[in-house]
Formats: sequence, structure tokens, C-alpha cells
Amino acid sequence: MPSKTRAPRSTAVLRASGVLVGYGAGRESAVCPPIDVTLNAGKALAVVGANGTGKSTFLRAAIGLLEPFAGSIEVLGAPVDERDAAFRAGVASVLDDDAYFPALTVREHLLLVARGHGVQGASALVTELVEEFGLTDRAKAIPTALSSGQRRRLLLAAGLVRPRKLLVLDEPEQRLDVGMRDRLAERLTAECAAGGSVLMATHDPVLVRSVAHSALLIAEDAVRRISPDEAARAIEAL
Ligand SMILES: Nc1ncnc2c1ncn2[C@@H]1O[C@H](COP(=O)(O)OP(=O)(O)OP(=O)(O)O)[C@@H](O)[C@H]1O
Repeated sequence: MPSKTRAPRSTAVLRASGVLVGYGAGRESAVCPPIDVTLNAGKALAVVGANGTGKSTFLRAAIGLLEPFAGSIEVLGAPVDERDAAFRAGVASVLDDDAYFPALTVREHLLLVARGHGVQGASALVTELVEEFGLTDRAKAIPTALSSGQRRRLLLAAGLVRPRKLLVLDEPEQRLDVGMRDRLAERLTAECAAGGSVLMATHDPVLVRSVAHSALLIAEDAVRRISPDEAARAIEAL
């Protein structure tokens, strides 16, 4: 359900120019070469590369959790600022951080997120997502009583239960079985068809081939824009 409430000023949903990311004192501790990339509305961009090349770090910068050492990132026509209400309304993210409300059941968790974002018909949407993500039997369970794969499904459902223009996913395939990966691919394809955009770091060649419109290959010596097929082959060769 991509948000229809806030239109970007141009079709560029995300624009990164000369972005250097990393941890520590300054640009000499950048984890990868500078990143230049544009993601347009209705498109999915896969960020691929070997372990530790900086994919998650770039995603963290794109959602305002990390300040780049250099360069700029604009999301929905404005500099990234996760404190900005319009940014928070437009950007949904699912990182690999197992962030959940420990005391809430699956259903309560999803209802809280939906209602917090003003979703009309939240209850029906939650029921739909709980079913789609195979959690109907576990709807009354708290997160610590779920398997790691079920918890992952909950977090993905939480990313999808709220309005958004940009969906940022860090290795969404992690801990999902093949059937669930296929459903996720269909979901993300539908997301783009409905005008939403997807930025995802992934090691899954199937997801890249079936969902992405373009890809960014991060390597130690260079960051290159490549086709989904090239990206899938690069993953398979790692
Ligand atoms: N919080 C942190 N503090 C310091 N260094 C970090 C931190 N998080 C990650 N790193 C380092 O930054 C580099 C890039 O990490 P990042 O998680 O972005 O890689 P990645 O491409 O997402 O890898 P993977 O495919 O394994 O998830 C790695 O060398 C990693 O060890």
C-alpha cells in the first residue's frame, strides 16, 4: 500500500551524490568508494556486493541513521532527516536489527504501527498481512515466542502495514523459506507497479532478477550501476 499522500517534487525518490559512508573519525574510514545513484518512483534498486562492502551502511545513511562523511542524499525531494514528519511518513524500512515491541503480540504490534500511521481500516489490513505472512496461528504470540523466521516475517509485515513511498529493506530474504521469498518478490513487484519504490540490499539472485529494475554493485575499488541480470550473476559468483 504505497502512500498516496505526499508526492515527490520530481520522479527521483532518492538521489545520492558523492556519498561516502563509514564509521569513525572521517572520510579516511569510509567503508566503500563514493556512491552516486538515483532511484525513481515505481522502481526497485538492488544494492549488491560481498559481505562487509558497505551495503547496510549505505542503507542506514539513506534512512538518516548515519551521517555520510561527504556527499548528499535527498529522499522525496529533501535532504534526509529522520526527525522530519514528512520523511517518516514517506519512508518505511526493515533493517536486520530485530526491532520489535517485546510486550506486544504479532497482531497488536501490527495494529500499533498501522494506527500510528493513520491507516484507515487498520484491523482488516492487519488480518490480511498476518495471513499473507503465514502468521495467523501465531497472531497472539509475543515476538520472543516466535521462530527467527517468523519474527522476520513480522518485521516485514510491519514495514508493509504502513503507508510509504519508499521501502528500504536490508536483506529481506534472510531467514525466509522459499515460498515466503516468492511471495515477498510478488509483493515488491506489486509495490513498484503501484508507484512505490524499493531500495534493498540483498544476496538473493532470484529476488534481484524478479524485482529489481537496476542494481548497484559495491566493491572495494568501485561502485557501479549494473543491470539486475549482471547483479544476479555477480552474487552467484561471490
Ligand atoms: N557499527 C559499526 N561500527 C564500526 N564498523 C562497522 C559497524 N557496522 C559495520 N561496520 C563495518 O563496516 C563495513 C561495512 O559493513 P556493512 O554492514 O555495511 O556491510 P554489508 O555490505 O552490508 O555486509 P553484509 O553483506 O555482510 O551484510 C564492514 O567492514 C563492517 O565490519
